[in-house]
Amino acid sequence: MNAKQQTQAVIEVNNLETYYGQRKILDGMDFQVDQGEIRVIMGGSGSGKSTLLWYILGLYKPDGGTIKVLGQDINQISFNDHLKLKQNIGVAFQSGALFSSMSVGDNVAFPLREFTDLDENTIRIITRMKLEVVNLGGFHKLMPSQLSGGMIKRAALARAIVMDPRLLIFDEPSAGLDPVVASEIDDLILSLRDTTGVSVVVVTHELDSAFKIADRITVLDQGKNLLTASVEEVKQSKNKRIMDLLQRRSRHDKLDPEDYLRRLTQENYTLS
Ligand SMILES: Nc1ncnc2c1ncn2[C@@H]1O[C@H](COP(=O)(O)OP(=O)(O)OP(=O)(O)O)[C@@H](O)[C@H]1O
Repeated sequence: MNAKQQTQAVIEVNNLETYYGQRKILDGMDFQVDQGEIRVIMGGSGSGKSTLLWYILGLYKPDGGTIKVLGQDINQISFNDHLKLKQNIGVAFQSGALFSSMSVGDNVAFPLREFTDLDENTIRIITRMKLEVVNLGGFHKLMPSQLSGGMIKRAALARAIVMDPRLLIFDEPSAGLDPVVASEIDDLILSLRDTTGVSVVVVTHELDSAFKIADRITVLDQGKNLLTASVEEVKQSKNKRIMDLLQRRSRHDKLDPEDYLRRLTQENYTLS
């Protein structure tokens, strides 16, 4: 591999340490994502997944370590350079996906109106194109309250890509969706990466989703990067924490309604 072909890192987190108050949350975290890669972050509740994303987005200052995004140390660059950098990052978080008081079109157009000098006609064209990409063509006039859960997630995705970012960051993009709709979101993420070469970081608890879209999976445990590996390597891992993480979900999958009812009665649940 010559220098030109060498894979470029879009995120380089080294030895990151963060605290909430006195409590250490990320503890010597190393995390690197390559150009064009889809990286899934998994881990038990409270392992630090969302915290890692917030620090990568520069919402807090680290207590130790460095964070480079698209080649720039986000804690060393000027406010204006950071603002420019953020325009290359599309974000969709589980909560507050859309502004409820704005139409779908205005939601998607928001970053263009906020960060560019484009005229309204161009903004309208780009917005409609991005809504087409997520299969919401013609829905621009609706309000978020008129959309299904899956449509809201897709509209949030359209907003995340409206500035043609180099990096996409999603926190639980398919949480709360039924499996078919969740799988459509996965397909969208894959096709976005394949058509634009964008790098994607996804936090998810959904194993099916993780296994379908990830080039590599990073498993966090107690604020540390426990393992970064391919889907197959993660599936075959003999690490107890990772096996627990994978098995917890499969137990839910195999929940048998009759067994569940039996257990409820054994545990003396009463109906009020
Ligand atoms: N703003 C905050 N102030 C204090 N503690 C916080 C704050 N946000 C998160 N924490 C704590 O930091 C730890 C890591 O939280 P984080 O949300 O990053 O975990 P997570 O892996 O994303 O969990 P989950 O899967 O449940 O979303 C948790 O113990 C959480 O209680």
